[in-house]
Amino acid sequence: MPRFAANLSMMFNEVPFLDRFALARQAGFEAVEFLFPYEHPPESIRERLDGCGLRQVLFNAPPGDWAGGERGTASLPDRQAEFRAGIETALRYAAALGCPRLHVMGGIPGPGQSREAARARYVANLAWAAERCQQEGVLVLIEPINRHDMPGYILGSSDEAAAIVEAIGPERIALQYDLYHTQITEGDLTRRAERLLPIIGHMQLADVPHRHEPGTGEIAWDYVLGRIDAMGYRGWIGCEYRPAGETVAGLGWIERFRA
Ligand SMILES: O=C(O)C(=O)[C@@H](O)CO
Ligand SMILES: [Mg+2]
Repeated sequence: MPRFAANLSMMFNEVPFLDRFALARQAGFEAVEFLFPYEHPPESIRERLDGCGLRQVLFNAPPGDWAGGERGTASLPDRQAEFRAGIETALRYAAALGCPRLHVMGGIPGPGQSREAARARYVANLAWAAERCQQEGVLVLIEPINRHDMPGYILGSSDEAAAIVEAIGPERIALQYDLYHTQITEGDLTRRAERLLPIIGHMQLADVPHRHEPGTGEIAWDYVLGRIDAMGYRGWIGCEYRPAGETVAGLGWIERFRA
């Protein structure tokens, strides 16, 4: 059955970030992911992972000015030096945390910017990052994000993502298949997953439309997770949802899917 990782940016928000690791372990998770670790020294995070016997399976590269609305810098003009420095910072964290995957966000080009030029920059920056990360044993991931949550985000569909993976090389860059975004944007969740399986490096889930836990929305999870298992996906599925209530109280859904 699928292997689930707790997303500590969204789950266990009842306690401060560094205290979420222990709660995730107590709730039965063996692995965690989160968006950005950069407010904490890597050693402090490593200590929490080791202290509870958890694995770190994913985090994000620095996204630019997140509070100011930026969602990555890879497609933005005049940001290459910052982008590359961010990848180096992320690699230091990846080494310290023993994390083999890095989600690199592409950004939201401004209204006056050419989409073609932004896309060319995005692909060139990703190619550099993928090669640099491969040298350190880290796989770069890209994720199409739905237009309601992130209007104007550079990567909107799984076919666009597949073309980029193909162009850069599936040995160094892969698709982060987030069932929540995919359901909103494209649907056809299981056939699409089966077709894209060779280039999927990580999955994430949340129900639609409210991004809460499975069972709170429109996705038929028994069918979808059963098919994902049957088609041979053996990677992690990050629980990237905002619990509808208290995190542990909302974890009942997971029991029937745990191996
Ligand atoms: O929002 C998501 O979905 C993610 O996976 C994040 O890494 C980016 O916002
Ligand atoms: Mg996601």
